[in-house]
Amino acid sequence: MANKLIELVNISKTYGDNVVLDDLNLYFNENKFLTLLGPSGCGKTTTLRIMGGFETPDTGSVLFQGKDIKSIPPNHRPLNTVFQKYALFTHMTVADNIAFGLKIKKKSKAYIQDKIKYALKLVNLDGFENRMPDSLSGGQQQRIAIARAIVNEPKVLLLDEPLGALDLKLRQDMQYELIRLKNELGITFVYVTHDQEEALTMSDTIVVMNQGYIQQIGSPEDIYNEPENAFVADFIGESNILSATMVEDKLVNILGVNFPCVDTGFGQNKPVDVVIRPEDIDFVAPDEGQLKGRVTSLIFKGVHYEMEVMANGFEWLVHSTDMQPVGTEVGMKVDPFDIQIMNKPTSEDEEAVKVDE
Ligand SMILES: Nc1ncnc2c1ncn2[C@@H]1O[C@H](COP(=O)(O)OP(=O)(O)OP(=O)(O)O)[C@@H](O)[C@H]1O
Repeated sequence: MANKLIELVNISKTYGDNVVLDDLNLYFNENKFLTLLGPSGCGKTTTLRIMGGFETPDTGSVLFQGKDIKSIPPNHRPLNTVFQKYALFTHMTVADNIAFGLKIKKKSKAYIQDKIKYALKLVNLDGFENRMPDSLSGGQQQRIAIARAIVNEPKVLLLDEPLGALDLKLRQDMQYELIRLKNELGITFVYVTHDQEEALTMSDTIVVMNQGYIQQIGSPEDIYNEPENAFVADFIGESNILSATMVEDKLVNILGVNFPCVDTGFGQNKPVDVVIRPEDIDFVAPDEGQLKGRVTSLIFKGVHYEMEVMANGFEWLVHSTDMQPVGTEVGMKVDPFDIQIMNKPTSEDEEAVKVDE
């Protein structure tokens, strides 16, 4: 098994009465693209700042390759942080910005020149040495901020919503750029975002957080296809989330209709939550469906149509290329593999899994 690169053990952090992190435990291995994902205020940035050494936890420890790094200041940790606001020195050239940390470390001129060249090439900005930050676009400035972090050869790059200030198209370009960089450098990226699409696109592993708790850790596919609770299902992608009853293994009753499913081990006649993704509902003839309903809204989304269908007292969200006009009577079917069963949160969990509106 690979070594644990970073381990957060029993981390708690409170500001006044506000418990921001409550006994958080998390570890990850080398060469991962790990994303902390969650709604605003859930504690992502605090977690990142604790790793970077900019914040001290009230309890718990941060281990790097098994060693406690609590007493190591940020600039001596094997981690470098790139913040949302690029924080470039505006009175310095691009080259001087990148060289800043290396000069403090008293590296030789030749070494620094080499590193500047190497870093600018990596971020696709060869030849930008003598430009001033003000003359660069937002995306270029963010690349320089990344170049400045990279030249320190960190084992881990901590990125706090680094693309947050960029417009959509540029953000998408930079997402691919960051994945390429991570693969070329072979280092670990820890990335903070509240944007679920960004997390799904970029990550090897996603840590979904809410109100200071980790809700689920997994690959993008796991998190999307097998959310562990209603919060994760709702936060990641669009879903139909319903209360239901697990009749027995592989059979769940949703709104009075028995649906075959593949899950077992939830007991008999037990309340559960179910999630069905909108793209997993198929239209069939009205009398051939597991559900029969009427289309109440229709929006063209480019690749598919988004429709709402009222059936058994619930407004079902359906994504399909099979366009059904408003008012049409339709039948709907769901493959057993596409019904995801989740334990209902206990009353203790309830607060933690509540979605922030
Ligand atoms: N220095 C501080 N003093 C007081 N409260 C703070 C401080 N830093 C963070 N908080 C509070 O801690 C909570 C978590 O903040 P944090 O920045 O970690 O959340 P986040 O998930 O990164 O949110 P966002 O996406 O909005 O940045 C928030 O309620 C925030 O107001």
